Amino acid sequence: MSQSHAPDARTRAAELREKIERANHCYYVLDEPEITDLDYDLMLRELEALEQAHPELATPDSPTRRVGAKAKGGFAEVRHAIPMLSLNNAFEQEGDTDRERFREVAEFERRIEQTLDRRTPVFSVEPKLDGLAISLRYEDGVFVQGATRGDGETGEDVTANLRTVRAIPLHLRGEGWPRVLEVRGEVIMLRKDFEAFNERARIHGEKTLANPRNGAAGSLRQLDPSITAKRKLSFFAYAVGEVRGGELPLTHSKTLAQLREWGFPVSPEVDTARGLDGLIAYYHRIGEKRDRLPYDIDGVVYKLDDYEGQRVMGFVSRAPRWAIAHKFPAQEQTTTVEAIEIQIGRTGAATPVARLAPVQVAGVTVTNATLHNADQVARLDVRVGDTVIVRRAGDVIPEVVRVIPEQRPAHTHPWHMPSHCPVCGSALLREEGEAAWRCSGGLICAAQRKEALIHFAARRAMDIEGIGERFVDALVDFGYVHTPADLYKLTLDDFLEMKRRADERDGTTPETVKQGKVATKWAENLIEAIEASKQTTLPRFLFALGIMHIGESTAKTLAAWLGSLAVIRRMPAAVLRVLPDVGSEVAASIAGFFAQKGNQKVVDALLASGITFSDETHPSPKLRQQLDLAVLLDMAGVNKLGPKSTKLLAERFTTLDKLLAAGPAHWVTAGLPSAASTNLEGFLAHEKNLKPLREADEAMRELLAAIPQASTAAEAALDGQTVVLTGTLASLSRDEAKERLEALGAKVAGSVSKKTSFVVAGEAAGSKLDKAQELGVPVWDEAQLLALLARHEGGA
Ligand SMILES: NC(=O)c1ccc[n+]([C@@H]2O[C@H](COP(=O)([O-])OP(=O)(O)OC[C@H]3O[C@@H](n4cnc5c(N)ncnc54)[C@H](O)[C@@H]3O)[C@@H](O)[C@H]2O)c1
Ligand SMILES: [Zn+2]
Repeated sequence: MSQSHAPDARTRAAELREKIERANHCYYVLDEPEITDLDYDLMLRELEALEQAHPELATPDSPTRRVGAKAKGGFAEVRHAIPMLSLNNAFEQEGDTDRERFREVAEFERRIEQTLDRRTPVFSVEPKLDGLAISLRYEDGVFVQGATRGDGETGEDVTANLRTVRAIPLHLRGEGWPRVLEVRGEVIMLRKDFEAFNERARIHGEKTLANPRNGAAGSLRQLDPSITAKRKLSFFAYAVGEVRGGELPLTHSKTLAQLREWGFPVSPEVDTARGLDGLIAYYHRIGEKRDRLPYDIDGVVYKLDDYEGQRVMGFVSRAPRWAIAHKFPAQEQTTTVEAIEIQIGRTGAATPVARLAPVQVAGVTVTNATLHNADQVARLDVRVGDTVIVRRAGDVIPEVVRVIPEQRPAHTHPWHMPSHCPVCGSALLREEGEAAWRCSGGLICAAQRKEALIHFAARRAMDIEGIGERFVDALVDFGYVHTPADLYKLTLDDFLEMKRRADERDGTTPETVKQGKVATKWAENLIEAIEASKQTTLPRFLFALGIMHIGESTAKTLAAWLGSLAVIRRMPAAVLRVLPDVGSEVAASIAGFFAQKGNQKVVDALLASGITFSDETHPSPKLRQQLDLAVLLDMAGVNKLGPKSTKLLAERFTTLDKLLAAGPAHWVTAGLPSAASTNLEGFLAHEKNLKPLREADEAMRELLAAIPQASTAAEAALDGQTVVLTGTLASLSRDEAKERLEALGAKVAGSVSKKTSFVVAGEAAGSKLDKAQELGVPVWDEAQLLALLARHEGGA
C-alpha cells in the first residue's frame, strides 16, 4: 500500500473507531444497539484490515484489540482472575464449494494442524448462544459471586441478580469439585420468554426488547434484582475460569460433562467433531436446526478439545487461537420500508405490515415484516422511506425492530391507521383499551369469510350441523360460498362436486369412490340441516350475523326492545344507544353494520332464501318513552347534562316541543344541578343549537311512524281495558304477560274491582279469583290469554 493513501486511511480509521466506540457504548453499556451486528462486524473488519495494511495507524486502545466495553456505574467491580476473552469470527465467503465458502474455518483448522503437527484434531463443537457472558464463582461448592465480562479484565458484580436465575445452581451437586471453581457461560432469554415479554409490553403500550440478547443483558444488569427475577432468564455453561484446590479433566468436552454432573445446564447441542469435515458437518447440522431451537444462536463455536493443545496455541490480544466462532447468516438486517399496509386476519384484526426492499435475513429473503399494531408503529415511529432493522428468528414472523433515525429521508410522515378495511371497505373499529383495530365487515370481508361462516353455522347461532372447519375451507376455497346467504343455494351436486375436489386436493380418495359408489347420505343430511336452519329466532339470527360486539345477550336485548329485524335495521346509533346494556360503541357497530351496502345485500339475500323468525314482535311500548327527550337531548350533545338531569327533563316535558314552549330558559332548567343548568341555558339560548335538535326530533318522528305499527291497531283492541293477573302462569312470567298486555294497550292492575275487564287466573290463584267471581268479573285461563295475545300480536 503506498504512503499517499495513508491520510485517507487515517481519516477512515478514525471515523471507524468513533463509530465503533459509539456502537460499543450502545450495545454493551446501554443494552440498546443502534445498528445490526452485521454492520458492526463489517466496520470492525474494515478497521482491522486498515490497521494491518498501515501498522502505524494501529493504536493500543483500538477497538480491534479490546473485548467489550468497560461498564459504568451501578454495580461493584469484579476483577477476573483469568480474563474473559472474546472469540475470533469466521464468516462465510463467496464460493461454490464448502471449502471455498468456509475458507476462514479451513485456515483456522490448518493452523492448528500445523502448529500441533497433528492430523484432524478433535474439537468441542457448540452452539454460539446469543446472550451475555458471565462468570460464576463457587467456593466450597457454594455460589459466592457472579460477574459480567465487562472489558474482559473487570466486570460488574451481578451476584444478586444471578441468584434469581433458576438455571444457575446455588450449591453444587455431587462431589469432587475444586475448592474454588469459576464456571463461565451465557445468560440467555428463551425465544418464548422474549416473545411473551414483548407481547405483554405491546398490549400495555410499553417499550419492547429489540432481541433476546438485549433482553438477557438488559434484564441481568438491572439494579433492582426483583426486576431481573420477573424477566425469565436461562443459562448454559460452556467454560471454566479459575480453578483452585482441585482438578478438572484434561479435555474441554470431559469438563463440560463434569459440569453437567455438578448441576450446570450445558446445551444439549454440544458435541465433539474431528477435523475440518467434522466442523463443517456440525455447522450444517446446527444451521439446519437453528430455527427450531428454543433460543437464538448466531453461529457455532469450535474449540480445540485438549487443554494441552490449547496451551500451545495460546492467545492473540483479545481472543484465543484455539477457538473460533463460525457465524451464521445474521438474524437482523437493515433495509428500507417501501410501504406500510394493513393485513386483515381471519377474525378481522388489522395488523400493520411493512413492505420492505427484499433483504436476506438468516438465510431467507424477507419482503414483509410485522409491525404488530398501531401503537407499536407509533412507538417506533416507523415511516415509509425509513431504513429499519428487521429481525427474523425461528418460525416467528419477521418483525421491524427499530428505525435508524439518521437515515430517514426528508419529507416523511408519521403513519396512521386507515379508517377502512383494505379488503372490504368497512370501517376499522377499535375497542376501548384494546391494542387491535378490527374490520367491522364480518359478513362481507373476504379476509374473514371462513371465520364468519363457521360462526354463522355454529350451534348457538344458526345451528347448522355438519359445517365444520374443513368443510368451510373447501366451500370458500373452491368459490362455492362467498357469504352465508350462498349456503342456502347449494345443491346436492354442488356438495358432491366440492367433496370430490377437496379429496383430490388432500390426496385422499375415499373407499366408496374406489368401489365405484358415491356416498350421498352426508350431503343429503347437510342440505336438510341447512333447510332446517331457516326456522330460527331473531336473537339467533342477529348473533349469527357476527356483528362486532354483538354477543347472544345483546342480540336478545335488541330483539326484546325492537321486536323485528325490519326495525332493528333502521335504527340509528343514537337510538340504539339508549337501550339497556347497549353502549355507544355497540350502537355504532350495529348501525354501522346495517348501513353497509354489502351487509344489506347479504341480509336481504338471507331473508329471500326463506329465513323466518318464530319470535318477531313489535317494538316494546316502553321504547317510545325511551326515545323521546332523552335521545334528543343526548343527540344534541349538551355538555355535562348527565343521565339524571336528562331523565328529569324528559319526565317533566315529555317532548321537545313542550320543552321549547316552556318559557324562559331558567324555568326549563329549574331544579337541575348548577353546571347542567348553566350549560343547558347557554345551549337553548342559540337558535343554531336548536335547529339540529328540531331536525333530529323530526327524523325521530318519521322513524317511529315508519316502524310497522301493527300494535296501533292491536292497541285499540285492549285499549281502555283493565286486566288483573293472579296465580302462576305456566308458559310465561307475570312480568312478561304484563308487558305483552300493556303492549296491546291494556292496563294491568293489582287488585280486582268492578271496573276490571277480566282476570287471568293461573295455577294456585287465590283471593283475587274469589273476588272476581264475587263481582261477576270474567275469568280467563292461560290458554285463553295466549290465544288473545297471539291473535292481536300476530295481526302485524
Ligand atoms: N450491534 C452493535 O452495535 C454491536 C456493538 C458491539 C458488539 N456487537 C456484537 O457483539 C459481538 C462481539 O462481541 P463479543 O466480543 O462478545 O464477541 P462474540 O459475541 O462474537 O463472541 C464471544 C462471546 O460469545 C459468547 N458465546 C456464546 N456461546 C459460546 C460458547 N459456546 N463458547 C464460548 N463463547 C460463547 C460469549 O458470550 C463470548 O463472550 C459481535 O457479534 C458484534 O456484532 C454488536
Ligand atoms: Zn374487511
